[in-house]
Amino acid sequence: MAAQLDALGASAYFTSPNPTRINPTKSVFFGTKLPSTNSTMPKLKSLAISSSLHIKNGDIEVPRKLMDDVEFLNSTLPTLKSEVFSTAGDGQTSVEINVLQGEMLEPGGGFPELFDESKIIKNKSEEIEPYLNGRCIYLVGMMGSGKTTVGKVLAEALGYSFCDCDTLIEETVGENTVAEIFKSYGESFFRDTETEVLHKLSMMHQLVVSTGGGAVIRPVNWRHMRKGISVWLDVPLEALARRITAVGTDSRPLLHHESRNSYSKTMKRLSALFEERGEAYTNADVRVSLENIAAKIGSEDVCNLTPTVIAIEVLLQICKFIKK
Ligand SMILES: Nc1ncnc2c1ncn2[C@@H]1O[C@H](COP(=O)(O)OP(=O)(O)O)[C@@H](O)[C@H]1O
Ligand SMILES: O=C(O)C1=C[C@@H](OP(=O)(O)O)[C@@H](O)[C@H](O)C1
Repeated sequence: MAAQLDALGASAYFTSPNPTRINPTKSVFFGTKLPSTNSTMPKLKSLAISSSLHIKNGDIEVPRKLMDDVEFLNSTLPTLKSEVFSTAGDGQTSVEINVLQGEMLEPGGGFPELFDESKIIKNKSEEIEPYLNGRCIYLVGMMGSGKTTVGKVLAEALGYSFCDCDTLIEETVGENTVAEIFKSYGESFFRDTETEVLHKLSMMHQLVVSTGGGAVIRPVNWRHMRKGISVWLDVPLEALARRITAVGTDSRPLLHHESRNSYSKTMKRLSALFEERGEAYTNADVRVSLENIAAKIGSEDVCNLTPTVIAIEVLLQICKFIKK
């Protein structure tokens, strides 16, 4: 099903490659300037333009937030139909107007239909990779925030190696699991080994590193992570508790409990930990908020966000950080 879309613009000013795919749930406008009076304007909810376009605000305010949406929307915008109308026939100076008709979202969000995730992540990685100069990317965030899952996707896209700190700690200590290390040697021994591992990693290049949720609490760890770019995966606690309840708490000693009502216990424990650590996460160079991604692409639940969509946002935010 398709929806009529308010989208027009002067094609002469389109940048290459032209945007050819439009999201019908958002009105999209392409062009060099926003006309101050236009019947489509009251319906205009979102803007997809390319960065090289010159925007004259006229009567229309273009909030910064909207501008931030641009890169994402511009990447892949499904369009059912595109037609160009020209005023040349009327003997006027030629102005071409593009009217685009978008495709409807699949029920439940339909990211794969709307965004060609694999293409976007490939393009974005290729664009960013030269600017990284081999710097490692450190993913920080609470337990269950997706550091490992998203980290693997990111590493693959960038042609980097993926490293999991917990695994390296297990290898260093010679114990099978983090839970066993906590049990046999205690948390402070675990933290010392974590720092040792981060120190070693800080001398390496082209790695995406999934750190443990508590790595942010020691300032010395930040000194190591500053050698690369740190990214905080900011996930609502409810989503973390749901994910962790689904897989169980056996591998996460700080959350482990033998309770049947594991969601509420996990939620309580996560809230207490976040209370202690929330501020430390803000030390990261870049914050990737799942709530912001969901709002950006019109998804109601952060649980619908695929690891690739999150990895794309990581790349976008790193790009902004590098350009600063
Ligand atoms: N975007 C996602 N969508 C659905 N499930 C996810 C997503 N990211 C992570 N998960 C799941 O949540 C759990 C915790 O993820 P993980 O990557 O191990 O987190 P972390 O390394 O931060 O502790 C895993 O079971 C994983 O499959
Ligand atoms: O938050 C924490 O203090 C911890 C998080 C765990 O890693 P994940 O964040 O990968 O679960 C692991 O390092 C250890 O259980 C301690």
